[in-house]
Amino acid sequence: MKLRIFGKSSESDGKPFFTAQDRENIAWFWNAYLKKRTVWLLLVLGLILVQGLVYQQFLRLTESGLRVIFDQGAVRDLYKVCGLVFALFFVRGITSYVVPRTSTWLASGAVMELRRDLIEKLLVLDLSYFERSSPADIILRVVTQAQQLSRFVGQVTINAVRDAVMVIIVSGYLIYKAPLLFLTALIIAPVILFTLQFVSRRIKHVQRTAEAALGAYMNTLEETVNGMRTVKISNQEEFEEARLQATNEKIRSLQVRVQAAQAIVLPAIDFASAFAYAMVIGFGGYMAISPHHDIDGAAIITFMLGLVMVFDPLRALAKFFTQLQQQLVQLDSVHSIMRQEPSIVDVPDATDDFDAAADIRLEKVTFGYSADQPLFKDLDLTFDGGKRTAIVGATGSGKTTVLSLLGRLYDIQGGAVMIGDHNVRDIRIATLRKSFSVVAQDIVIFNASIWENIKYVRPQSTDEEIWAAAEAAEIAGLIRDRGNTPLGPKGAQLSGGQKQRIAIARAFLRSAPILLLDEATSALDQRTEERIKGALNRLSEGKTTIIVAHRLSSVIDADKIYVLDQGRVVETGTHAELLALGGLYAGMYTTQKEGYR
Ligand SMILES: Nc1ncnc2c1ncn2[C@@H]1O[C@H](COP(=O)(O)OP(=O)(O)OP(=O)(O)O)[C@@H](O)[C@H]1O
Repeated sequence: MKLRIFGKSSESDGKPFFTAQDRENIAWFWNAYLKKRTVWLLLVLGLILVQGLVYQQFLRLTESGLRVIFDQGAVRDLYKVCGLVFALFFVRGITSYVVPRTSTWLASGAVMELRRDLIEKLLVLDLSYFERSSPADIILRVVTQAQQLSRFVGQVTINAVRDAVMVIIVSGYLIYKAPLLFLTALIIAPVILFTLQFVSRRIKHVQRTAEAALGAYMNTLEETVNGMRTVKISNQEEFEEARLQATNEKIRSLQVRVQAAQAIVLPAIDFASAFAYAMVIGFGGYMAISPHHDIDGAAIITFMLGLVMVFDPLRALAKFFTQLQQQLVQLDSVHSIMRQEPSIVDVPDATDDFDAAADIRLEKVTFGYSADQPLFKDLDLTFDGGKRTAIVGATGSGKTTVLSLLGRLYDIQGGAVMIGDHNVRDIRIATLRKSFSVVAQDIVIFNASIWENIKYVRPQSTDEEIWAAAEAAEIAGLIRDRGNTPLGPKGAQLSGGQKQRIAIARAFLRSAPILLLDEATSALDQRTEERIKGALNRLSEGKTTIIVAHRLSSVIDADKIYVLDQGRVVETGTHAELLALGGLYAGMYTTQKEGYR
């Protein structure tokens, strides 16, 4: 869609300065982060008022000084005026130091809390949220936009309050001194209002698109950097460069458009104020000359000076207003994370008391990642407590999904997942998940040492326990070789099999009553697999173990094997029974065996 700044745009027309959503966002930010700092904010406001009064007093003293000069009064009075002006600006100097320091401290504190809340929120949101949102977009909100919010609240807004106070106080003084002249100067008010309204709608619209473009840019960059191996091997550097450059240019063009909209505000105000100055000089001069008005030259000069003191902050306020429109878009973006509600939460009377060693049953489970495409319909599965059950089947048949449902990574749409007598929905999520040790396909390795990576799943473990887990997973040798060297982002400096062994070591260390092995040994060479299988068998002893594997050699000794096909159980039995059945499993096994010959 082509964006227009100066032309009409259907999206931007007819919206007020502050939409209902803007008001809700501001109220949220105020209530959550600023209200508790009211006392400090009042202190800052008090200091700002002092600054405004300094200017008002400066005007008053200037007028007295000018009168001393014009009326050829006593020089002593002039010294007095000079002394007072100096004292006034000394006070202003002190407040000019204290105000920004205090306000930045307040705003950075508020935004630190905001970031903490954002992280807290992100950690409770459903997994499905992260499958919809790009990491770059989340980083943009939590890091960049939150930081800009801090600067905006701590510096830009405080300056705007100072400017507004100055405009009000000095205008009040000017009204008091010469109401008619002030009325003449007010002629510019409609021009300013019209200009502001004209640009604010456009700024919001373009800013929203600019934020989206920036998110897309970061996302593409993240994909390119993460996928550098694929980019290089497929010779796609030029394509990636073009893709990034296209978004880069779009961001630039949007920034120029925002600036273009902002840029018309200041000339409009300058033009209007020039008109006001001319009117005041003309009309004021006439009043000074005319015998019908008791206004003299000193009063006119002071009034003009006052007008300069009003117009300068007024310019700054108009600029602030355009920045505010940009910031409102970012505030909405940040608030939108806080508005997300997790659907997988503890029920009010969730229990910690359940038997994790009991049978696990899926009873008539209906589930789909999207409501209109159910993967499972009335699926029944039983994993006997303390026994080893395997799930096999073609890719995409739903094996990993079954494991995800046990720990409530997704909630089912019908039926029940039971552990013993307890529906998993009635168990406190943290307690439920503590009962699982998982070796999954998507192994998350942090940029820390192997040791730290293993310890992650049970930070309170002793060194002996970690060594024992590492020995069992055949990774202890690598720990000795690598020492404390970090493993690179996402464990980039490890082979697939080494990552898998870290995952297995974690399962040993955690040693929870339910063990989920999803392609746990698929990346290992056969000899290592054989050795680790022995250790895994010992680990799984007495635990409810569920094994998902394509390599059927890893499930031969399971107590029961389910064969899944497109979300349905098509065969059940032990390895021998399934072979005897001569169905899908037998076919898969024969094919694999032939493949090894
Ligand atoms: N997070 C998700 N969002 C949407 N669809 C998903 C998601 N995860 C899996 N799917 C889809 O659900 C189906 C089952 O996926 P699942 O990962 O459970 O299969 P699987 O049997 O474990 O496959 P594989 O053997 O390849 O690991 C697939 O069609 C897959 O595309």
